[in-house]
Amino acid sequence: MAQTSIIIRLELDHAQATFADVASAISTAGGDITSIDVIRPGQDTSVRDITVDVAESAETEVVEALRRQEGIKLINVSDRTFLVHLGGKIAVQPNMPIRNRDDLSRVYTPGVAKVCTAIHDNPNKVYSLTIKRNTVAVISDGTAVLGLGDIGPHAAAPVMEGKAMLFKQLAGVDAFPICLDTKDTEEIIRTIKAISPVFGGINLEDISSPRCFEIETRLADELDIPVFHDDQHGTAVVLLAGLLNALKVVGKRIDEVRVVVNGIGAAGVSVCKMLLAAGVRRLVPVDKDGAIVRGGTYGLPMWSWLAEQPQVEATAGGLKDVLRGADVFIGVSRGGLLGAEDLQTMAPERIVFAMANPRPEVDPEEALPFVRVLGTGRSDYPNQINNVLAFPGIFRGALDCRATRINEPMKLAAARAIASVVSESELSEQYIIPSIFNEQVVTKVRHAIIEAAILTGTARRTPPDFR
Ligand SMILES: NC(=O)C1=CN([C@@H]2O[C@H](COP(=O)(O)OP(=O)(O)OC[C@H]3O[C@@H](n4cnc5c(N)ncnc54)[C@H](O)[C@@H]3O)[C@@H](O)[C@H]2O)C=CC1
Ligand SMILES: CC(=O)C(=O)O
Ligand SMILES: [Mg+2]
Repeated sequence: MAQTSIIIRLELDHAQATFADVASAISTAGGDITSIDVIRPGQDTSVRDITVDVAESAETEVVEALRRQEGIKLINVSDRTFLVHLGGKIAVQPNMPIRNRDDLSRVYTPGVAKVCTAIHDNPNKVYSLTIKRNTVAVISDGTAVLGLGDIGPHAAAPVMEGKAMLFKQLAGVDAFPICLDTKDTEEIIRTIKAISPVFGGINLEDISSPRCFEIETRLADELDIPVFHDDQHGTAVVLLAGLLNALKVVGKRIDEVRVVVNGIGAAGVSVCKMLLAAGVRRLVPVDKDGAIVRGGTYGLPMWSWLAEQPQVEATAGGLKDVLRGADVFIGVSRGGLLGAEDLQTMAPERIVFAMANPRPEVDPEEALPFVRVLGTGRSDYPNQINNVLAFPGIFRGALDCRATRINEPMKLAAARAIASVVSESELSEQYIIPSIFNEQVVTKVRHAIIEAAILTGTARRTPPDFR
């Protein structure tokens, strides 16, 4: 159940109510008091901030229970999630103070002109003399934000700011949130190309399919900096990391298992490609109208591509039909599609990654007794498959070696690096994927990305620790 934390500022009239009344009202309504701050003490009345943890569904009940109490006046109720967003979550900071005219004339005009000329004479110097070497643009058009859908560019901004925070905290990358007020593929491509000179990489985020495929492919081909659609490839990289470890837990090989992927959109297409690159030989992609089969004809180019792959099965059927006998189920579609009875038709020692957010394809509580390994996109169950494990280290590595693109071998290397953070002795059904706070994740992913970039010829620079 999703929890939230609220801060309630209230005034207590001591003649009519005690703090025990407050505590009892909150706890009866389902809230847990986690802290109390006295804002204004007093003989007759006092003002306090009460922080309460509560299930999202019971938030109104807690507030209403207090409102009903004699002697308690509610002054304000603030949600802590909203509080951390006040004024935005990131800022730009100068690397040095401008203390006097001398400093000013160096960081700005006239001194800066010399630097501009040097870059004009040798464009490569943009990497050493500007922020380009450490910057990533996190760009969305707001059309597929988390599981919320097309909520527009303004509403997408908090997610992009959040990604920028994660880039900085986890990998030291300076990322800028950019939300575009257009859904037009050509205009998005043109705009991103036009703003690209100052960036070392482009992280596309929450752009709906199938437009996301063309936008990414065109930009990757037309720009000389890496372009990465996080929802496609970040998800696929982390999923593969989880699958590699889950297969060790159940003692099966990747080239033997039969894998059903449900939802062949942005995430699903990339997941299928990664699975094929990693050696899966029996793949069943499924979308709303059933399995995408070998030899079939489809309107979407990515589906047609899948239908040409020899590893894709030729047998048609709905999800429940093709799930029979599968070793692995991967859901990147929508919530509530399967029940325990469906999972029981799978092969023994089954692996289920139900990743639709916020509601997985199968209720985790219902699934747990019937699967050997369960993964979801959520943080309230073990084995959270989330792209935040991938993008910080991937871009850290790509920026450090000035990679021109992020290719399949680099993504595969990143997946193996994430998987390797969980040692053989730590590996279990409950622990197939490391935590995002595990510092080894970014270090190992960065290393793997640079190594693969050098090997595949996309690196334009060898970082000092690789010489
Ligand atoms: N855990 C994670 O890190 C991530 C999870 N996701 C989740 O995966 C889901 C899909 O995300 P995207 O690929 O970005 O969306 P998308 O809209 O590009 O693709 C969804 C696909 O699922 C298909 N679909 C819908 N209902 C279906 C059904 N009943 N059976 C089979 N297919 C069905 C759609 O036709 C579409 O092709 C969302 O719930 C999203 O929250 C996405 C990215 C990362
Ligand atoms: C995790 C993420 O990027 C998404 O759900 O869109
Ligand atoms: Mg996303």
